[in-house]
Amino acid sequence: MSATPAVIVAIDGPSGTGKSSTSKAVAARLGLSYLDTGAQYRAITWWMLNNGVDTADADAVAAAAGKPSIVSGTDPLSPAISADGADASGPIRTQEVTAAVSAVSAVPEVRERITGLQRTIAAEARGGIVVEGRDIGTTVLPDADLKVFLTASPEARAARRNGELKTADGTSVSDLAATQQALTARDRADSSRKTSPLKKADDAVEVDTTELTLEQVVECVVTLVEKAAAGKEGPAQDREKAAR
Ligand SMILES: Nc1ncnc2c1ncn2[C@@H]1O[C@H](COP(=O)(O)OP(=O)(O)OP(=O)(O)O)[C@@H](O)[C@H]1O
Ligand SMILES: Nc1ccn([C@H]2C[C@H](O)[C@@H](COP(=O)(O)O)O2)c(=O)n1
Repeated sequence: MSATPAVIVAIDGPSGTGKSSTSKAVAARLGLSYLDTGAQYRAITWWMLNNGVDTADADAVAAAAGKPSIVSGTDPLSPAISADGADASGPIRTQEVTAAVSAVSAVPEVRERITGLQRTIAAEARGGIVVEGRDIGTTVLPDADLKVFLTASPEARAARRNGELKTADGTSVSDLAATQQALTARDRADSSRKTSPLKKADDAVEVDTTELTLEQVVECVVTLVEKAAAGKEGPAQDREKAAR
């Protein structure tokens, strides 16, 4: 049996602040499961685009919300996501999905469906889990053992995103101003929707990653998780430690 109590960690924040990279690395370091909730919203959006649902029509999206089966893997070393059995991990990162996902994820029927899946996955992760998204600390898992809210300046986030898009000769393919504009437009949509908007939970620890390397952010969050885990230790863990 593990000596570290199972912890539930919620990592939220706007796009490009490093939620996925940090969450995967922290989960892998500490032997926790990992859930990318943005990938779930992207997968249902991809399914709708492929199945003739007009993603700008909230009624059509609501009517289709219960139809696809969305299955997420929880291994931080090989994150997986499928929609109706089809591997969605590549196609969910296309521009077409990115442009439509904020509208789809604002529909209450979609949120209810995906939030249910997220809570089930977290409850089944017996060894603990890192769940990243926009509303994990506020709505999905309000009793999480640790809530972290990552931020970074729009300039830093756009530069990080641009760094991901390279041509074969290594030059950047998209213009920085356009990337920053797209990021801030998505933040605005995600923060202003009525149901479960992007928001820092009152009891979340805010980490500004603008001037930090990814390794520094991971180190910082690992320390926070270890403190939260130590705070959860009870008599059973004390007895186990004493016996060692
Ligand atoms: N502290 C950092 N310093 C520099 N680059 C970083 C840092 N954190 C993450 N990155 C890089 O920034 C890019 C975006 O990171 P990541 O995908 O983890 O962000 P995110 O918050 O999950 O974004 P989204 O919500 O859009 O999925 C990646 O290329 C990642 O390697
Ligand atoms: N908990 C979440 C996670 C994601 N979303 C929506 C809003 C995002 O723009 C979109 C894609 O997320 P990303 O992959 O960029 O992290 O999904 C949400 O509403 N709630």
